[in-house]
Amino acid sequence: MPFFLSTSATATATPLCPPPSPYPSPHFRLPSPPRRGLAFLAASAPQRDLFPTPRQAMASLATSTAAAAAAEVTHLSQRDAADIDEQLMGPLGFSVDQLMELAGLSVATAVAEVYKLSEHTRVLIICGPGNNGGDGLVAARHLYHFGYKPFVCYPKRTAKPLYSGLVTQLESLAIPFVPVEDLPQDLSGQYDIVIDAMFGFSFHGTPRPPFDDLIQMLVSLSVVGDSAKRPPIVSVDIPSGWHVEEGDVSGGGIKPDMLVSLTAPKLCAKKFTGPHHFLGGRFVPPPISSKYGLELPPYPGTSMCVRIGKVPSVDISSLRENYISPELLENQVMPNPFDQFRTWFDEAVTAGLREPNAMALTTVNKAGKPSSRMVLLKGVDKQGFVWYTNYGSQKAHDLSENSNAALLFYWNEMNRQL
Ligand SMILES: NC(=O)C1=CN([C@@H]2O[C@H](COP(=O)(O)OP(=O)(O)OC[C@H]3O[C@@H](n4cnc5c(N)ncnc54)[C@H](OP(=O)(O)O)[C@@H]3O)[C@@H](O)[C@H]2O)[C@@H](O)CC1
Ligand SMILES: [K+]
Repeated sequence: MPFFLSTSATATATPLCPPPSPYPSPHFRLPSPPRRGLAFLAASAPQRDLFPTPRQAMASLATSTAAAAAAEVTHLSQRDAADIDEQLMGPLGFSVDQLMELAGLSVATAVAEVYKLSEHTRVLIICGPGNNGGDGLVAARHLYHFGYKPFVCYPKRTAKPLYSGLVTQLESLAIPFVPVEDLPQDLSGQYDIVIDAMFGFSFHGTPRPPFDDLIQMLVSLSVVGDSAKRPPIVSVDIPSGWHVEEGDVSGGGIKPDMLVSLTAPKLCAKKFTGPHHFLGGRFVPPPISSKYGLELPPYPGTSMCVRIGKVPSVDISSLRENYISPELLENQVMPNPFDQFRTWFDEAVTAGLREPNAMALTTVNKAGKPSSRMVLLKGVDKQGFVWYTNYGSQKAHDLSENSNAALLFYWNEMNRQL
């Protein structure tokens, strides 16, 4: 049955058409809306529920998470990682530029997924001389376009057109290149994230200058007790200085908070104990997967990265968002809340928000027990707001017993609710 929201403080719901059901045609009335609020509802004609039940949704989420965690993920030896690299860029027809672009984009998207821009703006990317460093240069560019403020430390530049091109691209964005000697000994005060793109799967031996000191800088950063007071460290493919297969052999190496494995995790990733392990490099073709028997988690939707393993439990009290929208003053809103709704709704649609017509509907049964559920708005006009439910649903029962109800639209990306 479609339900209306009425503009009038004493609105009585009118069915859109006579209800073809044994249930009575409900009339609903809501209390007067607050000046800038929109509050009202009413009802008629049967329809299916548009959202899965919370139980169904939870079950499906739990299944996919458990499946990803349960599946054995392949870890590559150094030899296999190099072989795969050669095959991709040989018989399989890829160029290094292409793979590096996708790898760096994966790193940037994984970083953005975990470390929100509102909390972490300044990103230091430390780049090494090889392709791992190239991934860092690409990630810096994408992070810039995502709104972050990258700084690049690139002490051993490689004189190849691929790398000089990446440097030129960053310079055209006015991204600062910071000489090693200008880095503060304690990086905490100046950066909100540090990306370690020094060495990847071709690392061998012990780090040579200046990377030995840079790695020590990250080691001292990672031993600061309170992780909330220091920038997180994100390692690209391998925590630099770790043995590619054995991991942090001495125990005195970098302890990254996040590892973004590329193509497939290397053996050392089994020793990674940080909270965020992601896989990136969404370009592995079936000939590689089957030849190396790769078991990798599927990438969700169009994402360039996927989390490996469990999602860490979060301290709910620490979750916060810095709202940066300008304040909303009484004289900036329209006198008619429905006009205001229409303006904001159109803006939400234009901004490309996902399901801007999703709204929380709260009904109350005759015993006074409230119940909320997400439903989809199907229309709005001078008479009110319309959505559908069926006559047997809990919402219909509640509304037939108690005409009080409330609607809430929440457009997070626009910092608006109504
Ligand atoms: N499909 C894929 O596989 C893809 C891979 N991609 C990325 O490529 C990465 C592998 O890149 P890579 O082979 O260029 O090696 P990498 O680890 O960056 O370093 C080599 C440089 O480090 C140097 N170096 C070594 N040891 C050192 C030491 N102890 N101390 C000092 N320097 C040392 C070494 O110098 P050398 O010892 O040879 O003189 C050389 O200059 C991989 O991990 C991933 O991030 C993506 O871009 C795309 C898809
Ligand atoms: K690295």
